[in-house]
Amino acid sequence: MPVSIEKIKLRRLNMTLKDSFTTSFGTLQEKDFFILEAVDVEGNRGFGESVAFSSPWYSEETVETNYHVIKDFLINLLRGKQIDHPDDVFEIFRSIRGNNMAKAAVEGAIWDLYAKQNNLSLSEALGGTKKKIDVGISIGIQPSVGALLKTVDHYVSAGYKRIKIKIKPGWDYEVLREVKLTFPSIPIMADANSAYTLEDISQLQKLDELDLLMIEQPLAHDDIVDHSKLQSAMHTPICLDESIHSVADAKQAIELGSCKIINIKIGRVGGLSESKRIHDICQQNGIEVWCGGMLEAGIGRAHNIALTTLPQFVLPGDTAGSERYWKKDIITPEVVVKDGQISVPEGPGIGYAIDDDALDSFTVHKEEFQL
Ligand SMILES: O=C(O)CCC(=O)c1ccccc1C(=O)O
Ligand SMILES: [Mg+2]
Repeated sequence: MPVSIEKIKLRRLNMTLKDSFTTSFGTLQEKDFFILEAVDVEGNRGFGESVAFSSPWYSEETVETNYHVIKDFLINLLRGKQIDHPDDVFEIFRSIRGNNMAKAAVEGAIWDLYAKQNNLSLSEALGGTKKKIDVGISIGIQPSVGALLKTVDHYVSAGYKRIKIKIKPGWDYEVLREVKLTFPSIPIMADANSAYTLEDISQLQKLDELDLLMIEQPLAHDDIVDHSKLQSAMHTPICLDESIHSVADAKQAIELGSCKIINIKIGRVGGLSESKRIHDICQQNGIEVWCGGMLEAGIGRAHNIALTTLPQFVLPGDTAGSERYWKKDIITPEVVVKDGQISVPEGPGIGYAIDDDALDSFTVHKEEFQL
């Protein structure tokens, strides 16, 4: 049976992070983003979340470009199309270049609706098998090493399975060394968000002393070639984040030896279908994967959890519990981490109910599109 969609609802939300989050690019405190809802005549509701930020620092997409692309292109492309399976959506959107986060938000709502119409959990619909997933935490750049150690201590005590530290030139080797000395048994990794170039190679090679689990995206956001040079000059596994937008990018990175690990983010690669294909290519080539995060609210978080149940997600992801980000999340129950794991919900679709009062309270704009 085709996925029947009667209308698409779009909401713009504004939520405030409990703690600001600082990367090599700047500080985030507010999240302005879209929730897409695909509704059928029976009243099933499928939800997707767009992960673009307000400014184009992580990728070229923004909340405003999402709005334009979803409203003026993606929804129109769905009209009059038969969708036999959510995998068809990627093909339907193929005539639009890029704008992967906008595409993923709409596709995600259709995946959730499809799973609900077929009484499957989103994990089952994707072919996932795990009942529990391992999770780590990503810690932003802190005002001092003391503050960082205190934050790390908090999350190690809470049971998170690995700690990711954001780094930038001047906040790297010495800082990571302190963390390593203070917490010798917890796996530690670093994420540079493209803050280095090959000219920094000796500073990056010094990190090999620290036995890090990996270094994420040290070089340019659009680079695959220089990462290959760097990987051959250092032992620490390189993990690519920003550089991988598609199966084609993943294939090139694998062929060039640009990384040993890939962080899959649903939004960055244009949806769950492409995420699955990247997962499969990595599995065939012995590349380990884990699920990245974009400081999502509950709906995006639930999608990440479902994806992580696929077998090649062998490393803990960045999908932390709701309370790490929000005073109140938009799903119920909220995402809870216990002993560094999240129990995968078994109900239909994303498996979490929407807290409609919370959703309304964060909504700043609503629109509906009849299909
Ligand atoms: O906790 C999370 O959701 C992940 C945090 C994180 O590292 C991140 C947050 C925003 C944008 C990019 C990144 C990243 O992985 O590079
Ligand atoms: Mg990253």
